[in-house]
Amino acid sequence: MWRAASRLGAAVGPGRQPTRALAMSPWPFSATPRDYSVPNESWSREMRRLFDHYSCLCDTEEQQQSAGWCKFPSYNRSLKHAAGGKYLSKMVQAKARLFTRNIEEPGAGFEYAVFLNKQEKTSVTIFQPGHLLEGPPGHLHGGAIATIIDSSTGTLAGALLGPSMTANLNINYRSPIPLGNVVLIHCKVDQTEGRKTFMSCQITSSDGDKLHTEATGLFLSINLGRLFGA
Ligand SMILES: CCCCCCCC(=O)SCCNC(=O)CCNC(=O)[C@H](O)C(C)(C)COP(=O)(O)OP(=O)(O)OC[C@H]1O[C@@H](n2cnc3c(N)ncnc32)[C@H](O)[C@@H]1OP(=O)(O)O
Repeated sequence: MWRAASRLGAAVGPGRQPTRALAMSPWPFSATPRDYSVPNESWSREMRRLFDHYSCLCDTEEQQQSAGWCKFPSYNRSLKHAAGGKYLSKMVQAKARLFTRNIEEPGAGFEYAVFLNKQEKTSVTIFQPGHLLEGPPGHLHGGAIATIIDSSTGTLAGALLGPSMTANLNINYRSPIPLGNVVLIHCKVDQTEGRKTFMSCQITSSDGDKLHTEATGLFLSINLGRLFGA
């Protein structure tokens, strides 16, 4: 299934923006800030091709109905953009930023965009790892791989469940990921039991031919107030 999804369709032009980005955030904050998951000058041709491909699947209402894809926006901090509400007064650490969006230089860190298919309970992240994420020479750090897996599965969990946290993550590193190489992170929900959602995930090369990483994760839906000591 992963492979088929990555090979669908054709590119339609550089930097195409999906017209049907997900409108509703699972978090109780208004969000009109900069969306980091759009093409910038650091994106390779392959990254743009994949972005265009998945954006096309999000394009129209009809396609949404039949295919169910939408792009999930990505900000550098959810709380920063809170419009109000009971948690606003508890905002602390104003300088805090989302781990994956805190490197200013385009292309140096995590360049990625998450596309969700709510009907199928799946997601695909297109990911171009930058030079500041090095582990083994020329290759992606295992912790950075865990981070993008956690972010991808966490985004899918959040979109489906609302506020939730990673309780468990198991990762098998199968083959190293060269820095700069675009990879696909395919996530799916395997099972839901009450507050628990079990996910699995694979990282493959952009053509789907090479398996880099496999992971499973458990997410628990939470009462957001608990994070703030409520
Ligand atoms: C937009 C960007 C998206 C980024 C997403 C990133 C997501 C993250 O990284 S979150 C940060 C990392 N995660 C954390 O820090 C979580 C720390 N842990 C916790 O806060 C808590 O342990 C938490 C919330 C996971 C669970 O606590 P709590 O809600 O009290 O649940 P608890 O009552 O202990 O357990 C509920 C059920 O889950 C099971 N469970 C809990 N933890 C685990 C675990 N690690 N493994 C297996 N089962 C577990 C329990 O056994 C229990 O099962 P059952 O109901 O069958 O008896």
